[in-house]
Amino acid sequence: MTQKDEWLKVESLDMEAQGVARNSEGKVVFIDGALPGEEVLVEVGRRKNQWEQATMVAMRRESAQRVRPGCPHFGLHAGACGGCKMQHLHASSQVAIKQRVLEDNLAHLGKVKAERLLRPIEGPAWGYRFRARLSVRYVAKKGTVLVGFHERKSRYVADMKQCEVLPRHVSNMLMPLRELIASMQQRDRLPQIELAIGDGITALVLRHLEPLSTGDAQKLRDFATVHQVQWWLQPKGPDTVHLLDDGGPVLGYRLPEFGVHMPFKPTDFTQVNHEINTVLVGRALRLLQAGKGERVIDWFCGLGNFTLPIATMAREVLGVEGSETLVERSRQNAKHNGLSERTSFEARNLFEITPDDLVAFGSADKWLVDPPREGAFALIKALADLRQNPRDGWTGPERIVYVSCNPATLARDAGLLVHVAGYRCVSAGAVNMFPHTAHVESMAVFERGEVPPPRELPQVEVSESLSEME
Ligand SMILES: C[S@@+](CC[C@H](N)C(=O)[O-])C[C@H]1O[C@@H](n2cnc3c(N)ncnc32)[C@H](O)[C@@H]1O
Ligand code: SF4
Repeated sequence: MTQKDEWLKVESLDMEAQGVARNSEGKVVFIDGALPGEEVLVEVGRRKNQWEQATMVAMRRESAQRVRPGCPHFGLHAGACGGCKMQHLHASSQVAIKQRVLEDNLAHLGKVKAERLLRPIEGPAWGYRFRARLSVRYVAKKGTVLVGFHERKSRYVADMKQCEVLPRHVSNMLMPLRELIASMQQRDRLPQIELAIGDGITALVLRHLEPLSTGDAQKLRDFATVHQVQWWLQPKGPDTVHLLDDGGPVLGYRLPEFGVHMPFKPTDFTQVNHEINTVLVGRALRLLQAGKGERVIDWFCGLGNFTLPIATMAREVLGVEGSETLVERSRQNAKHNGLSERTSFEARNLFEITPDDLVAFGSADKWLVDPPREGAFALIKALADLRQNPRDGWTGPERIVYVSCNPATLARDAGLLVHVAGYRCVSAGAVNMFPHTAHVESMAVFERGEVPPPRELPQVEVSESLSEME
């Protein structure tokens, strides 16, 4: 390890919440735990041609935005929990930074500037995580069990006794869960507990590598009675998830603004932060402006989180999604809410969609697009192609609301929409779905405009851009 001491002024924060500074040679230095505006003495660890990785050893000027972390497991030290990266920064500054990351990505990767910035969507900074995947490890040497997130930059499970981003009742359950697993016969064959909270129900999915003994199953039941949880078991892949005991209340969440109730299975994709999701769906629908006579397509529709609210306003909505299981769930959910007549759903791999496929799906007045981290490149490329080479009877949507969990892929797709497909980026804004993490959720609105002269698709290597940021 090479070492070098130098006082540096931190200029910005990167996606991993590391302070970014330049040293006396003009090289970029990433500094763990340092905040913009701070002056810190660093010790250089990794040294590359373009950048250096350093740790902070002293500080002579502290940022006014620095706050005391709310969780004792947060930190830079070995063994600290890796679940949060920004607890040392005031929550409102975290949002401002995420908004800036969105704007920078749009500008640099997409060469796009939104005409208007949307006010960021914010919610409670603590107790917001309604879904979580907790690793379970039986530490034979110590005879103890750990249940929690991974340690920072490590595959070890953090010794978490509480967790401030989980709802209080789940945080309080962490130690009892450790005791429960430690008491079970199969304790070294239980690698994971997945948490999914619905309205009034806390579901826990126990992954077990061997069949559970009668005694172990009874221990789960006793725990459920005391802690008011619903146990699900997962013996193999996600399709094998089932209730420990049939009956009991149905896991689901409500979107009261639209009078919609969404039952789900604990391993289905659902948004992590229910409060933000409620606001997000409301805002997306207001921005979409779906009219009574309109047809809408909801791409990457999941279990119908946007599709069903849209169906309460539009003439017709088509939801398209890659997972057959989720397509089936969204059909059931449409039926459950009396919206079957206005909705239809189709399973399709949208990473392979072509212009012909798009024509076959038919024209729609509006699109909602909510892809995974990889973005919606094939879909937007097919749209751009059809805008450049029009087909009789098919028109692109007049308005697109794009909800994104990765600003780099949003920016790449926005570049295509604006510079090739002839859309205007009328607004964009960050959504703080995951406070204290570096995760940037956002939304952007596009309106159909003039098709620009034919041109090559811009070559944006998002994988590289992603790795730069990660
Ligand atoms: C960010 S989630 C959005 C789900 C839904 N809109 C919601 O709000 O709950 C992205 C969705 O894309 C789906 N997906 C992932 N890869 C896909 C693909 N290649 N083709 C189609 N859908 C895919 C996932 O199953 C997931 O439901
Ligand atoms: S994920 Fe939970 S335990 Fe880990 S640092 Fe964040 S609040 Fe603390």
